[in-house]
Amino acid sequence: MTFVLQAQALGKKYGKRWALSDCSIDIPAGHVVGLVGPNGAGKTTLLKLASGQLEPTAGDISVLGGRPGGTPGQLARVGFVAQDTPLYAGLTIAEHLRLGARLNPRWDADMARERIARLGLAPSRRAGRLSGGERAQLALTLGLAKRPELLILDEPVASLDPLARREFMQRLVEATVEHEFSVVLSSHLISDLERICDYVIVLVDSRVQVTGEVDGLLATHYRLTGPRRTLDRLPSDQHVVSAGETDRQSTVVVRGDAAILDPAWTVSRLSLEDLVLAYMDKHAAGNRRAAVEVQR
Ligand SMILES: Nc1ncnc2c1ncn2[C@@H]1O[C@H](COP(=O)(O)OP(=O)(O)OP(=O)(O)O)[C@@H](O)[C@H]1O
Repeated sequence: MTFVLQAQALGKKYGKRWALSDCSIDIPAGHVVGLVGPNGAGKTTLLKLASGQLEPTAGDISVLGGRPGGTPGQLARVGFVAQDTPLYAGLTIAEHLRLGARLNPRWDADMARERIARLGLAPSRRAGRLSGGERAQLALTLGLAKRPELLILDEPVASLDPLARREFMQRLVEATVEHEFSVVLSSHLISDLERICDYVIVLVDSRVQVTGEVDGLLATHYRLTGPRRTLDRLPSDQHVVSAGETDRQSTVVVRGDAAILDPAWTVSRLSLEDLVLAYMDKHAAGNRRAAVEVQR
């Protein structure tokens, strides 16, 4: 199997603080991977390690089988679009495309030109005068025209309105289908990721909480609701992800392969958003500890 990203006990420290700890992941090629987590979770740090802009403090990372940014050849295989869509405000779109052609050995000039035309952007317009959505599309075009095997996008839609976000995501998916490359993109907007990602990494407090193919994760996570204090009746092969209680009712998100046969529980499926929130919710983490106590 070809992996686009492999990390083993990867960690990054800024000063005394770990921004990313003990991160071990194996991401197969051919996926659109959503990297999701709250502010400060370590998403940008992981993406910068993957693009060779940062060196690990601990552990190992390899991208497309090589050291990130290790050689010019390796750099050419990975596209990176940073969080703040870095463009040169004084340069026109056409000048950005010329610069891209000069800097990237696999540059696809036709694709870049066609994409800009399809977006209805005049090549003579300066980047500094474009709207947030147009800037994001130009930055995406530069990333795509590099013809990378892996495209890394750090919060590419953060500044866009819902329509522009949808259009951006649609065009990204179209490009992955047309040119067959892998994508890792971070976002806070789970509903956007839900539409296009088939693989997810949930990062909270500098640690990977869960990772895997979306279909597989949704097939093994359930929400259970039942009368209060029934947590001790969960089968031991169910891992409690989060648990909450009201006066009358307990709600638990569990991970497990075995069917829940206990009629005290009503079992329902989760959306990706439910699943991610269950792992992200700090209160849930507190409750999880409490729930584990109850089970002992
Ligand atoms: N250059 C730096 N120097 C010191 N601390 C940093 C630096 N960059 C990031 N950090 C810290 O590392 C942690 C992880 O930051 P990172 O930017 O990776 O998180 P993030 O998940 O991308 O956050 P956001 O969603 O807000 O962009 C945060 O606590 C942040 O303050």
